[in-house]
Amino acid sequence: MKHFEANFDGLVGPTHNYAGLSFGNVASLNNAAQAANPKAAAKQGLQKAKALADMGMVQGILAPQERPDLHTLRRIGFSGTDKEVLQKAAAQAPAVLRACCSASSMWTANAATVSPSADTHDGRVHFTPANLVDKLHRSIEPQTTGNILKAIFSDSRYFVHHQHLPEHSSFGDEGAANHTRLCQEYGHAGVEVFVYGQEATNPQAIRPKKFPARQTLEASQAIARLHRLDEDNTVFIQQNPEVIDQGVFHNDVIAVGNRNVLFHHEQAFVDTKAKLVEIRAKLEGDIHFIEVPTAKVSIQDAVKSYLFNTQLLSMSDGKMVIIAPTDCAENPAVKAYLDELLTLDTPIQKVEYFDVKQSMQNGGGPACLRLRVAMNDAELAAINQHVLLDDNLFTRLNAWVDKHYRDRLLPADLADPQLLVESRTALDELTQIMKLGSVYQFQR
Ligand SMILES: N=C(N)NCCC[C@H](NC(=O)CCC(=O)O)C(=O)O
Repeated sequence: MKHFEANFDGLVGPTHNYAGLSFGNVASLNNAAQAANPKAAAKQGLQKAKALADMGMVQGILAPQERPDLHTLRRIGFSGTDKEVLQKAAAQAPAVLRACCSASSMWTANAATVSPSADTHDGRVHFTPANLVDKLHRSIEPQTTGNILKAIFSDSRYFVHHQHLPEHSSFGDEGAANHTRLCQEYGHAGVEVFVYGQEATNPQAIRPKKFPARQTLEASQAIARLHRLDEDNTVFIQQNPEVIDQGVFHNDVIAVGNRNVLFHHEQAFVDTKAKLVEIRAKLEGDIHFIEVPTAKVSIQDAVKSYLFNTQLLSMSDGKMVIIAPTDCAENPAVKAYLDELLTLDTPIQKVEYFDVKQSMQNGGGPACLRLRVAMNDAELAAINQHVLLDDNLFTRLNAWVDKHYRDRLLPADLADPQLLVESRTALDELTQIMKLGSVYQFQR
């Protein structure tokens, strides 16, 4: 039986725009109200995903969510025809309308936390959609995320789906963006590392002063319980609150792991030394901690370039490749670091750069765009095969984007009823292409 890591990338939806919705995410705030190009955004994402498929990785695609989210607008009291709902929301609650139009489900690292069957007591793959309660525009994602995941990983012999955690700040959960699995081989039991921003129920605990800590210890512990992990294969680490205050709003902006490598910034964690010792004790065998010093890459450069929001992947020869945004190549300090890294004696032997600037301008790098699922052959055979990216799906999705997407979108365009029609037409067709069934509210 073969074991491997599959990556499921979020397809950028037709309403991709820059609305400045994410306080604490520097790029989102800096690019607010710029013109976005949804067509280019979707194609950049597909290009990256296809390149990975061509490298021999198992690569899937997750459908975008229904936006504008008329269901939420009606739930908060806007009524009438769809057009009237949009017009009233634009006039009376423009910020809420913007939140209900975000294409943020593209960042599937925040879709869910996934524990592979090798780690769980019942030998099944466990999924918990993230509740994303810290941001209004993201808090409306989990229900549909769960529907989409269930439509793909439907076989209950292999897959277990949990409800998202209670919708309260004590259980703020941002999914796999704060979760890394380390292991020797994908099929061996690994150590699941949960990085949290704050301990919500302990007023004495340290926390950031300026920006929100979106992930709580309480949420991470709940996920570990639900996924039936135990103490021997979990480690909980607090993210350094000082870096959250400098724009590191998720752990995947400051650290990334794959198999027996943890690539992280010197300032990423609280209590780093003791936590790395704990990981070493729980994960038997060889382990590489690649720590990037501030003297070589400042926090500011890490946040700007997204050096750590890279995908660290194992190639068929067992060596590792970093999938980086072109922003890393454009940042002299980061480029120099990556060039040097390739000369060192570590499993990382290659860096590939991809232009995902449309997503980057909202604070989403290559690693934000994907949800990792470590699987085996039998599990892969049990999923909906129509979401796996091959030449045929790539061609069909590009043609679908060309047919339905705009190449310019401003926040002011979000109330345009025609955009709603375009989005629904596109998504309806997509569910047929990917054989998803009726996952959207407007189809029910
Ligand atoms: N690091 C990971 N895993 N994900 C990145 C998510 C970016 C996303 N940006 C936004 O939601 C901006 C939307 C806007 O401003 O229009 C967020 O902050 O939640």
